[in-house]
Amino acid sequence: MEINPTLFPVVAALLVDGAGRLLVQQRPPGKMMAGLWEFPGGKIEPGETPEAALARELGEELGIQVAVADLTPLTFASDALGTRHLILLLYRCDSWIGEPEPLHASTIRWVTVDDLRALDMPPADLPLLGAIEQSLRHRGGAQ
Ligand SMILES: Nc1nc2c([nH]c(=O)n2[C@H]2C[C@H](O)[C@@H](COP(=O)(O)OP(=O)(O)OP(=O)(O)O)O2)c(=O)[nH]1
Repeated sequence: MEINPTLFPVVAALLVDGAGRLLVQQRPPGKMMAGLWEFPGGKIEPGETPEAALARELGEELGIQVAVADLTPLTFASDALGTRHLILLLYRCDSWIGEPEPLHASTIRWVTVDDLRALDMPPADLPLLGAIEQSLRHRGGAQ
């Protein structure tokens, strides 16, 4: 099967803490979409499964250890991004080892869904908010 070269698959995590808050990180200066708030994650390397890529990115970006089995598919976004087309796969994760630190981001924040709506996020993330809200209602989380 031929792969569509314009597709840009990215994985990201909705980390939910014991109080039901969500982790967001701010993209650093000099990067595309600098200053916007996003979910931690990144590109899938050749040969990686999406889940392995996300566990790796969470280690690199936040210094936490996540088991692939603790990543549950939540929803996805599909949006034009420059000349490519972003497919953003969002996983929920309620369990990890370590204290998240902003190793790549300018800063990280724990927020509620309402806080999230007030933050500037990449355009692809905005349609994710409804499914995030629903997931928190069903499985626990701050509203
Ligand atoms: N991690 C993450 N990326 C997102 C979100 N929303 C969104 O549009 N993106 C985009 C921004 C980037 O183009 C891409 C993520 O890839 P990345 O963070 O590894 O890429 P990058 O260009 O920022 O960094 P680099 O690895 O090239 O240095 O997906 C989100 O919520 N989380």
